[in-house]
Amino acid sequence: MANIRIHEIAKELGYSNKEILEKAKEFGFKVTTSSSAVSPEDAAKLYDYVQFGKKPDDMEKKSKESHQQKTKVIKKEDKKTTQEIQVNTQNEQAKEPSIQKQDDIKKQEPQENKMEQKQESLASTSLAKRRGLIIVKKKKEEIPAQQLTQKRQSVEPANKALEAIFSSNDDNLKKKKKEKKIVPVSKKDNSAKIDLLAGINFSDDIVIEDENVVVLPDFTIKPIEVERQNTVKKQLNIYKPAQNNTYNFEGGIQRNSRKKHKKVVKDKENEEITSVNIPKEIRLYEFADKIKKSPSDIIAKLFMLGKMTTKNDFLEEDEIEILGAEFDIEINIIDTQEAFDYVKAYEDEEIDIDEYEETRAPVVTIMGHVDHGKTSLLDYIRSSRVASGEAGGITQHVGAYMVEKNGKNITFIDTPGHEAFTAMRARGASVTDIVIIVVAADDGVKPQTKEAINHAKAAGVPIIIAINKMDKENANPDLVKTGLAELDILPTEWGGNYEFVPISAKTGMGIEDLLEIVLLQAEILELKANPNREAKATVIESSLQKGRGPVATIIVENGTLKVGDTIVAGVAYGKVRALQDDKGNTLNSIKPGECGVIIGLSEVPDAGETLISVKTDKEAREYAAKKYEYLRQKELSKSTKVTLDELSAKIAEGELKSLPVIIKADVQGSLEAIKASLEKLRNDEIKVDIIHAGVGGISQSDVGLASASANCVIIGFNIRPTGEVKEKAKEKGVEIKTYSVIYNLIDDVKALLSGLMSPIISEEDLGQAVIRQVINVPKIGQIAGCMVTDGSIHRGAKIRVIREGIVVFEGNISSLKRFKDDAKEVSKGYECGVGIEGYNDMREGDYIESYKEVQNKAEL
Ligand SMILES: Nc1nc2c(ncn2[C@@H]2O[C@H](COP(=O)(O)OP(=O)(O)OP(=O)(O)O)[C@@H](O)[C@H]2O)c(=O)[nH]1
Repeated sequence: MANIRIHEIAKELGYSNKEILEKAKEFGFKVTTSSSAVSPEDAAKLYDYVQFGKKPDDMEKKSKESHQQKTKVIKKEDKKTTQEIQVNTQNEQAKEPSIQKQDDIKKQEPQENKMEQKQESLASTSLAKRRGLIIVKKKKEEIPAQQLTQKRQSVEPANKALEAIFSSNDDNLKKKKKEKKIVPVSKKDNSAKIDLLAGINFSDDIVIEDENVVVLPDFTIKPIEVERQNTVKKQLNIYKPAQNNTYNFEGGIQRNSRKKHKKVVKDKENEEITSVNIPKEIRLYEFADKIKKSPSDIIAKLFMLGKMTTKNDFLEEDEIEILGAEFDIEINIIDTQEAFDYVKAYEDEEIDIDEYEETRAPVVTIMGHVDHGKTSLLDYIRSSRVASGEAGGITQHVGAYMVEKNGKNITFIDTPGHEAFTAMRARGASVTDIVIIVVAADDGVKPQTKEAINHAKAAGVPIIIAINKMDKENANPDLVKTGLAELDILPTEWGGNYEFVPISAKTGMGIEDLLEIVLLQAEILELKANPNREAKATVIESSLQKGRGPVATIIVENGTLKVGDTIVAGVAYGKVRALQDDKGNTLNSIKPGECGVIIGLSEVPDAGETLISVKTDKEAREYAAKKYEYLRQKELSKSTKVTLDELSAKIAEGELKSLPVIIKADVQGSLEAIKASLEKLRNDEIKVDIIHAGVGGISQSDVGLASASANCVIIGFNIRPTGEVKEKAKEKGVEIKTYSVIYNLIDDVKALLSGLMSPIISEEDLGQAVIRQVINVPKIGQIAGCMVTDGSIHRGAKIRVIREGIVVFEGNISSLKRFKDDAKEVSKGYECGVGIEGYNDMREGDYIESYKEVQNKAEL
C-alpha cells in the first residue's frame, strides 16, 4: 500500500501541514516533516481523529472486536504481496510494508489488483461517508469494466440509495448540492484522497452503515471505458504519460486519473440517461441536448426555481446541479481546465522517491509596515553577500535573488510587501517558505505589521521577526515585543515560538544572525525536493526585453531546470535558451529552491504562473494552446452571459463614445495597473476602449492595428518607439504617447476623453430692452421700437421675448437698427428697432433679452 505524506493529508483535510504533523506526533507516528509519510492505516486514524475527533483507540478497538478475522486476512495478503516484491529487490522489507517506496508499489500494483478490488468495496463506501461521492466514483471509473460487472449485484443497495437521493425532495437536493460542494477541484486533494482510500481496512458493517451516502458506488455500469476515452478525446490529451501508465487502472493508487468530476458512469443499457458529464461552461440548449430533454423543459424547470433564462444562456454550476437533481440525473461537472492542467499532470506523475529527495534552499519573503526597512534589509543582504571578485556593480532588479550563507543558499523574493505576497497567493502560487516580518524598533507594531502577520499566518508560513533600526537612539525592542505579544507572537525568551532578531539594515548589525535563523528555520522545515526530475517553477516577474524576448524570473520548486528544457507556463511555451542569475551570469541549471532568469518563452507569462518542463515541444505547445483557447472561450462566454439589465446597458453602451487605445508597457505588472486605471475612466457618455494591450515595445503591427481603428492612440509606458515604427506611425498618422509616470498617463487620457465629451453649454446674458412701440412693416413683419435698459442688444446673438416675466419666444434677431442704420450692437440708454426671425407677436411692454451661448469643454 502506498504511504501517505503528511502534507497530502493536510491538503485533504484543509489543515496546515504543521497542524497535521502535530496530530501525527501526538499519535506517536514517526514523522518529522510534512514530507514524512505514514501508512494508509495510520492516515485513516489521523483522518478520523482530525475530522471527527475519533480517537484511534476507539477505532482500533471497534474494528478488532467486530472484524478481527477480516483484518487478519487482509494483512496476510499485504505481506504476501510485499514478499513478492522483495523477490525482485532482494530487500527484506516484508515486515514493514508501510515503508515501501512508490516505485515498488508501482510494480506491485498489477499483482495487487485483485486484492485491492476486494478491499475497495469496503474502503470506498466508508470513505464516501467522510468525503462525499468522488472517491468511489473515481474508482469506478478506473476499474476495468469487466470487474465492475461482477460487482454489480453487491452494489444494488447503493443504487437504491441513489434513487432516494435523487428524488426531487428539497432536502435531498440540498444534500446533494452539499456533497458536490465538498468536491474541491485541486489536484493535490485528489492524490491525498486516493492514497488514504487505498490503505484502509474497512469492514462490511461499515459499508452498510454508510448506505445512504454511498451514492457513487454505482459500479454497475459497464461503458466506463468508453466514457473515459470520450472524455479524454474531448479534453485533448490530458497528459500522455499519465494515461499510458500501467498502473492507471489500479484500484489503489491511481494518481494519474483521479479526476473527481469524472465521477462517472451511466446506465446506458436502458437508454435513459442517469449520469452525464457536463462541462462547466455550457449553454442551456447544449445542456438540454446532453440530458436528452427539450430546452423548454429546462427553461420551465428553472422558471419554477425563479430563474428566467433563454436557451442561449450559459448555466451556472448551481443551476446544473439543481437541474440534475430535478431530472434524476447524476451530473458530473467536468472542469475543462484539466485538459491543460499541466501542473496536475506534473504532480500526478510524481511517485514519491524519497531516496532522490534532497534538501533545497529556502525561499524567503520580507514583509512589514511601510518605512520599517524592508527594502533596506533586502538591499543590505544583497549587496553584502555578493561574492567578492564577482563582476559587481550592475545588478538588475529581477524580482528574486539568491545569497549564500554557510555554504547554503537562501532565495529572497525581491518584491517586499504583503501585496505582492498575497497577489501571488491569490494566483495559487505559494513559493514562500519563510516570512521575515520587519518591525522598526523606534515605531513598534503598526497596521501593516498586523496585516503582514495575518497574511503569513493565513499562508501557514513560519514567521521570523526582525526588529530593525536597532542603531537608532530611540530604538525600543521591548515596544516591538509587547506589541507583537498582543498578536500572539511571543519571542522564544518569553516562552513563545517566534525568533526575534534585533538588526540594523543600516549598519548591518544582526543580519548574519538573521540569516542563520533563516537557515535554522529551513532545517526545521526540512525542505526537500527531487532535483532529478523535470522542473516545476513559479514565475516571479516577467517582461519583454529588446533582443532577448520574453524574460521571466522564476523560482524552481521541484526538479532541475536546465538549458534546453522544453517548458510551458500558462499560454507561453518554448525552450530554455539561456538561464541567468540576478547579476546576469550564465547558469546551466537551476535547482529546487533557487531562482534565476529564463529566456526562451514564446510570450511573457503572468507573474504567479507555474512553469514546468515537459518532454516534448508538442506537449508544451498543446498545453499552451489549450489554455489559450480556454481563456478565449471563457472571455467569450462571459460576454454572452448577460441579463436583461445588462443587455440594455450593453445597448446603451453602443451609444457610448469611446477612445480606442493600444497599451504597451515594459512589464506585466505595469500593464495590468494601467489597464485597470483606464478601464475606470468612464462615465455615461464616454469610455476607454482598450483594443490591444501587451508587454514589450511598440511594434509595426501595433501601428497597423491603430491605423485601422479611427482615432486610436498608442500609449506606451516605460517604452519608446524607435526607427521604423516611429516612421510608420508618422506615415499612418498614428499618435504614439509614451510615459514613465502612470499618473501623467492617466491625466492625459482623461484630457483626451474630455475632448470627446459633449461640451457644456452655458449662457452669458448680454442685455435687455423694453418694447415701447410695435410697428407692422408690410413684407417685413413686425419691428419693435425698444429702449435698451441693461447691457446691450447684439444683432448676432440670440434673443428671448419675456412677457410679464414669462418667456414667450426664443429665437434670433433678424434686424437691429439705430434710426435708419443697421447696428451691430445697441447699448444701454439708447433706442433701437428690433425685428425677430419668424415672430410677429411682439407687444408693448414686452422685454427682449439678448444672450449668448458659450461652449465649455467638459472634463472627466
Ligand atoms: N537608522 C536606520 N534607518 C533605517 C534602517 N532601515 C531602514 N532605514 C531607513 O528607513 C527608511 C525606510 O526604509 P525602507 O527600506 O525604504 O523601508 P520600506 O519598509 O522598504 O518602505 P516602503 O518600501 O515604503 O514600504 C529609509 O530612509 C531607510 O534609510 C535602519 O536599520 N536604521
